[in-house]
Amino acid sequence: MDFSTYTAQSPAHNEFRSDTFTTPTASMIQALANATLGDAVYNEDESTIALEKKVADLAGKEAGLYCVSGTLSNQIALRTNLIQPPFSILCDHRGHVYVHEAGGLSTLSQAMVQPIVAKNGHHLTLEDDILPNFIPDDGEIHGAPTKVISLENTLHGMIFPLDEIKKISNFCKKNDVKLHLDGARLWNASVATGISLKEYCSYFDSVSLCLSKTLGAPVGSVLVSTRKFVNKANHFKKQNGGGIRQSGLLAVMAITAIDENLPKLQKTHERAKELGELCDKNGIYLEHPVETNFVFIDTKKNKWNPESIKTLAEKHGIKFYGGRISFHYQVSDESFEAVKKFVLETQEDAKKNPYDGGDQVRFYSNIEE
Ligand SMILES: Cc1ncc(COP(=O)(O)O)c(C=O)c1O
Ligand SMILES: C[C@@H](O)[C@H](N)C(=O)O
Repeated sequence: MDFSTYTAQSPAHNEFRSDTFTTPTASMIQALANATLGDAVYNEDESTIALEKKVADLAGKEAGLYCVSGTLSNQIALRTNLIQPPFSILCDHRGHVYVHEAGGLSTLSQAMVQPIVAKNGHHLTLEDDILPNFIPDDGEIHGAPTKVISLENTLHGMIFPLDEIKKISNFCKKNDVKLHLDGARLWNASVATGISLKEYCSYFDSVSLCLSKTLGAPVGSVLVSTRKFVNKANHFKKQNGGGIRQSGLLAVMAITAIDENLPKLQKTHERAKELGELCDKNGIYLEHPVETNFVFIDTKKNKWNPESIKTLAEKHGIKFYGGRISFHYQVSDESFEAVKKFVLETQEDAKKNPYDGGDQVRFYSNIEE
């Protein structure tokens, strides 16, 4: 077999839109030769079972459930945590479960959502954000009691402090509230802090861990929790068309991704930090501190012109939209140098012809209407 597609430079070498663009490697393709071919809907695929166990063990949980996406994993987790409506889900207003999962909280869970603006601009705190908005299940029939709190770590690349997670977890346990973590990039938080996945996950009832982003697997996430929870979540997975037949092929690539790419995350953080420092040095405003693999440029405050962004990104041969610069392990050295030039030149352009236009560049601006 000609592996040149997979041994040549990744198509994602100049990709800064997201770490979701990472592509399979030759080793992932070679792993296919050893994939089992059982029907995973009947829980008969050994490779899938091995992946679910691997991730559950890393997370210190009883069981794992392989899902085709983080969206599915999050949404069935939140639904499984909810029992008797009326109920609310409290989350950060920037949370993926609220902003980017197509309203699933309202359709699958039929939950009222409490999207909270974190007063500190970084992460939700029990005192400042949760307690003032918490709706107790006390028989008062005007409200929809808060029955799940959904956190995200990392959120926009920012790390959720462990001390605050502990406080929120203790509050949830005392008040019959479930705690879910969208841990799409918990891998990055763990690498950056040295806190194990097991420690992080121990404070949550359910955790969704993505394999298809920062780790570079082509597809999927694993939802981890108790065996009873995972069995019920699997019911919702099937209900929503998430049953996968021969998922062993995907599972072996995901196992390879974990083994080979987890050690590469630190370098993505170092590059993001270097770019963040370059921005600081050149008076380029950032929306958030750089704590892992994302640099959020405040395009509005810097008055970056969307047309200049497009032109200069093309000039430097990089792919970028919105204000987020996403680092992943397949970014080439050349593209790293190019993105630094792109940022400096776009800033210079903004000084000459500042843009005071409307909203920031759309996140998915390249979708054909
Ligand atoms: C924080 C976060 N959670 C969940 C998801 C959903 O993952 P997927 O795109 O696989 O549905 C994403 C998407 O990349 C994400 O960034
Ligand atoms: C946009 C969002 O769905 C995707 N998870 C990303 O971070 O690129």
